[in-house]
Amino acid sequence: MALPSPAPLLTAADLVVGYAAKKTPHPVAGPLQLALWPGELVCLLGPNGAGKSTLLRTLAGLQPALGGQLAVGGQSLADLRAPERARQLSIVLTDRIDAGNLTVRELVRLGRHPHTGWLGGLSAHDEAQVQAALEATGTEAFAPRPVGELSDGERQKVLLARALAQDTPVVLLDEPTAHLDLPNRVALMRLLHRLARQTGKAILLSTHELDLALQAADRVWLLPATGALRTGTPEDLVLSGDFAAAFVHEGLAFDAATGTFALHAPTGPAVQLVGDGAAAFWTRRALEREGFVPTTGPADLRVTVPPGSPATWLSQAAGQPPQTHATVEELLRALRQTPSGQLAGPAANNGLR
Ligand SMILES: Nc1ncnc2c1ncn2[C@@H]1O[C@H](COP(=O)(O)OP(=O)(O)OP(=O)(O)O)[C@@H](O)[C@H]1O
Repeated sequence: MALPSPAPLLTAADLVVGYAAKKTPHPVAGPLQLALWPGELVCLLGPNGAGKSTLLRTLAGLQPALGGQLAVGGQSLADLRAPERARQLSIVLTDRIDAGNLTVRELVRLGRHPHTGWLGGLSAHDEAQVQAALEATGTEAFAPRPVGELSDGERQKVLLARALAQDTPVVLLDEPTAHLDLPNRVALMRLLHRLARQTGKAILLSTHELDLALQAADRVWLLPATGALRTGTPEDLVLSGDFAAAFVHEGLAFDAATGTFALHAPTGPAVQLVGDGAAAFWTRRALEREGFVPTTGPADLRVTVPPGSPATWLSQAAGQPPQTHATVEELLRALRQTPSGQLAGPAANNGLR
């Protein structure tokens, strides 16, 4: 017998988000058909100004929709009173907060208030939720410190802890990785993915970390500057070309084969690159930066990265004996001195945009 499919935690039908000035609506995005399902991490991606923050604020009921219907937990968002809404969804925005003299633990405790009421004391269960949120976000170490003394990245993690302590089925996060260093960004995405899986929450976050989002998201909501929002697994959106189309920018091309945006335009002489593994990968990057076009087919220049550690490199220009190099730096120096290499150099490097 097939298991009953779960109901979505949040749905939007024909949702139009935007602003109204002097009663004239200025739509930013829509009409949107959206659903957030239990247990999924969804990344909202799109270029600057596409409307990601506007959409998140609208989903949280912080600004009115210009049109359409929005439901959370099966109930129209417009019909929910503030405390009930705060039990259904939490949101962390990018705005700076004024936490007065509150300590980190006190701020995270505020996340429990939708469950207790403003005058209600925290039960042992509430305190356990606060503690779990502090531990999950790695903020327990500075729990006694005033929030005002924290770095931007520390404060960002504390606000996430408050949202987690709120323990809502839907969690909305606007650029939660913005102030974090790379290891913390990776750790945060991993934490959110695990949380979604383990707790059945639906977590929707906006981010400009395209690479991380493509790795971590169960689904992507792709909001282009113009045109319709697309949803799907990251892989489907990359393979369909929708991802590249959403971020098309003055000739900057998304390479679906490597999942990266090309920093260097391929303009210089070809180099046959033989080898695989990490050394070959980083050799390719160095060759591209230098203005060469690495290929697998034959070319006047050949670079071989034999297997083994530490890495060594062999280079050979047509009609010349091979040379051995101990570092990428030595390899590049030798390549620059070949007739083809003279063509690469700074001129071809103008491809760097
Ligand atoms: N309070 C406001 N009143 C009117 N227009 C606004 C307001 N806030 C934002 N906008 C406009 O709405 C559009 C979408 O802005 P929004 O901040 O939602 O984009 P975003 O995708 O989150 O951008 P970014 O990636 O740069 O953060 C932009 O054109 C912006 O100028």
